[in-house]
Amino acid sequence: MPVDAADDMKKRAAAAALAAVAPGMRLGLGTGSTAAHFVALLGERVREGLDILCVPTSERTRAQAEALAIPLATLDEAPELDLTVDGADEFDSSLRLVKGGGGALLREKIVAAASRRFIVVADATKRVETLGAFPLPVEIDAFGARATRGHVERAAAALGLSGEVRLRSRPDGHVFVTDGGHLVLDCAFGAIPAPEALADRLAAIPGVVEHGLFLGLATAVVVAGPGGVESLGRLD
Ligand SMILES: O=C(CO)[C@H](O)[C@H](O)COP(=O)(O)O
Repeated sequence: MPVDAADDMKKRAAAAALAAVAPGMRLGLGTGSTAAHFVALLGERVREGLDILCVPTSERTRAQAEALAIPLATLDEAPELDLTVDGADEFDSSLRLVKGGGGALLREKIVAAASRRFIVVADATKRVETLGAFPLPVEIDAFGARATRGHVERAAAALGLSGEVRLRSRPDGHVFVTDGGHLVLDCAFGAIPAPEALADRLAAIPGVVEHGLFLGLATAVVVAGPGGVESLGRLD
């Protein structure tokens, strides 16, 4: 799909999710190009007088929201959120997600877990039968990164998964560092038939800070495709 067409669908999904926002809400703001469309549209509503308080999931989103004069708080100031709207790298029919392509998975998961509702906005290319076509991001501590990578590979192998586990780097060649000061392993395991089992094994590895499997968190996915916008799950 051409980039412009995909971006237009991201924008349409973001616009549809705006219907779930009500005055007085405390909102989590996701990270990535789809979430950025939502933040831009939200900024227009705030300029028109919408009263909300938002918690960003990354420094990138914080900067965008600040530039739009969207009222912001930290998660410590607003520890219980009504709704979070965020993008995803993949989703399946059970609303299970792979996230972290933008490297914000840790804060995204913390904010999603603090939200009563979590709506994912996505274009139709993100829909998969089985998670894993997108390399799974795993955020790790820099200390002992090689040892942790070995544990990740063995945890995957125990479930019959293999594939390249690559330390993420920036376009300039320097190692990618998350907002929390950690590193990211991109794990090209291919299809992950048992995401819950992999999530349990990854979470048990010392040195793994968080992984990009978001299971049981999304309450709805708003997906825009060539035929229009549809919702999976409950928007209310
Ligand atoms: O998880 C994320 C960032 O950590 C993003 O939501 C995910 O990468 C999707 O990004 P985009 O909307 O740009 O396709």
